[in-house]
Amino acid sequence: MIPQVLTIAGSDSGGGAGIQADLKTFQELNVFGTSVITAVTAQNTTGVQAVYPMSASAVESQLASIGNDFTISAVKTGMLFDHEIIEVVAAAVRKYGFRKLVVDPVMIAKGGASLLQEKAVEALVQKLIPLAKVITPNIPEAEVLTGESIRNMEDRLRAADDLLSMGAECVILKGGHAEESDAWDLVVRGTEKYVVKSNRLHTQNTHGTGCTFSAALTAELAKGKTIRESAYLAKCFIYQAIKQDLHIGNGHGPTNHWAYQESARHLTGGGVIVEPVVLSRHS
Ligand SMILES: Nc1ncnc2c1ncn2[C@@H]1O[C@H](COP(=O)(O)OP(=O)(O)O)[C@@H](O)[C@H]1O
Ligand SMILES: Cc1ncc(COP(=O)(O)OP(=O)(O)O)c(N)n1
Repeated sequence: MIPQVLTIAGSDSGGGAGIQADLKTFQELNVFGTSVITAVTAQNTTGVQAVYPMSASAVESQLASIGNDFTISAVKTGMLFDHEIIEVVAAAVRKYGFRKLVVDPVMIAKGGASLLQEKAVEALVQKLIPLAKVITPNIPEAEVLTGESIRNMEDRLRAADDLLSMGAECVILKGGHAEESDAWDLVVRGTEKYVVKSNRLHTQNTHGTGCTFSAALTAELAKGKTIRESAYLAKCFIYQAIKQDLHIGNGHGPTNHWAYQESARHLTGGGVIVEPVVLSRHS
């Protein structure tokens, strides 16, 4: 049976991030995508012009439609906007027995627009993160969640341990916002620690990288891959999506969701490697 997956996220009218990025990624990775919309954003490559959150009951009723019918193999969350939506989502994860939950703690869009109310961070930490198989913060999100600034590899390792203590099985601390010449993501699961890395690509067309990465991770987990395999494949997917950029719009353009199918699939990783954490190399 084809794996069925669910994204619980906001709509990006520009098609590069949110629900649209997730469904495109699911399609490319051969899983059947369903969606629960938490907010509608008026958004394009130059930024977010407006945010229209859904009511918690509208989210609850979409979750019931999915939970009562589909056999969901993995779920991801993106933009959740407020604490009421987070509470409804956490209750549904329990009620419908959604397994393999990937929490992408989306907070702020690249242009600076807030996609999560400040007072909802507590609900994310208390209610949703403890249910997660994997959480995928970027560096600024990890700083908000832990209350610590992150400047080097030691900070990242400490932040990942703090995040793990919130109850998720695994943390993937993404490195897109760092300044190293490589773009690498730190994966920590219990005592297992490694980095998944590629060279850093120089392009402004990186809108929706986090959504696309976490959707690819969710798709691979749904197919029964391990976290390590899924992190590697998701990184291969996003690497090609950034590398073969599309030049759409006038600002930060979307990534190319076709790219991986078109070429990288036939390469071994296309330049992505997994290696152990070595402080002197990654500090
Ligand atoms: N310029 C880049 N070159 C290569 N990979 C990148 C680049 N920017 C981001 N990535 C990768 O894209 C994924 C999303 O990372 P990040 O940009 O940190 O997330 P977010 O979109 O949530 O801010 C990660 O796997 C990261 O390593
Ligand atoms: C509706 C919606 N959800 C999430 C985001 C943020 O997506 P992300 O992948 O973190 O990409 P950037 O916004 O950083 O480009 C969004 N913008 N809209």
